[in-house]
Amino acid sequence: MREEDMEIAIKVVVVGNGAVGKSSMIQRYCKGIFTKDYKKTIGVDFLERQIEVNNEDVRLMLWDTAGQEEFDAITKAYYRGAQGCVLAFSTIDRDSFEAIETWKKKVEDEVGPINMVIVQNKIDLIDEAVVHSDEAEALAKKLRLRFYRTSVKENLNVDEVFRYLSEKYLEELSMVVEDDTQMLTIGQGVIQNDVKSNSKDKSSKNKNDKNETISLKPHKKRGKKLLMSSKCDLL
Ligand SMILES: Nc1nc2c(ncn2[C@@H]2O[C@H](COP(=O)(O)OP(=O)(O)OP(=O)(O)O)[C@@H](O)[C@H]2O)c(=O)[nH]1
Repeated sequence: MREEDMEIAIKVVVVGNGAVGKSSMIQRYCKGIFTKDYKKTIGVDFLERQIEVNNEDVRLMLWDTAGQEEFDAITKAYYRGAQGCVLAFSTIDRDSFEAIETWKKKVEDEVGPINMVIVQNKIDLIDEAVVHSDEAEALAKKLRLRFYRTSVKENLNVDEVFRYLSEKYLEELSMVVEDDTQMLTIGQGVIQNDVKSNSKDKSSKNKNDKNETISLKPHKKRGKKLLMSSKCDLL
């Protein structure tokens, strides 16, 4: 396989109460569009986008999960294999803010500790805010997570959220002992040598796809022997 065919794939799940803007965020990021209509997500949905981070091609697979509890049994199966998580709440929905810790736990119960970020969406509606900025910052501090305020509508800070999660993951990856012949697990993801990607298809949709194993291809530049991340296990 040629070096330019290599890529890193990262699975990110976006969770949070209903109507906080999860689907809108993923659509904005992957398709560059925003719609005012609210269409409740049933179960899970999936979009992807390729970006470049620190000269590495990264394929971000963004999993949109339903916010309603009735779908919990379905959605939690899709958390598996995630290396990143967006915990989203809405500026105008107090309950969604108070549910953040519960969402964190739901994801961690399935995948263990992974990189997470708290996102306060709909910041364009700040005049109607029901969550004080100090409260949100205090929660992020308590949970020791990076905190972003976004407006999917105004396209504010959305790219930054996903870039941050990608960079965090690459940081971990750079500490992995690399050996072209072996497989390594990172968090729940797997590095393997048979990644097949369609680089032309930058935004594909795959409803109900149980893509639980994430294929990662290390970049040659990282060298042969680097430090092992504490999250990595040799298979
Ligand atoms: N004003 C404003 N509205 C937004 C923003 N983001 C999303 N919305 C609107 O909020 C509503 C809900 O957005 P969705 O993206 O469907 O919410 P969701 O979190 O995916 O909802 P579930 O599928 O029920 O879990 C829609 O009407 C969006 O247009 C934002 O940044 N500002």
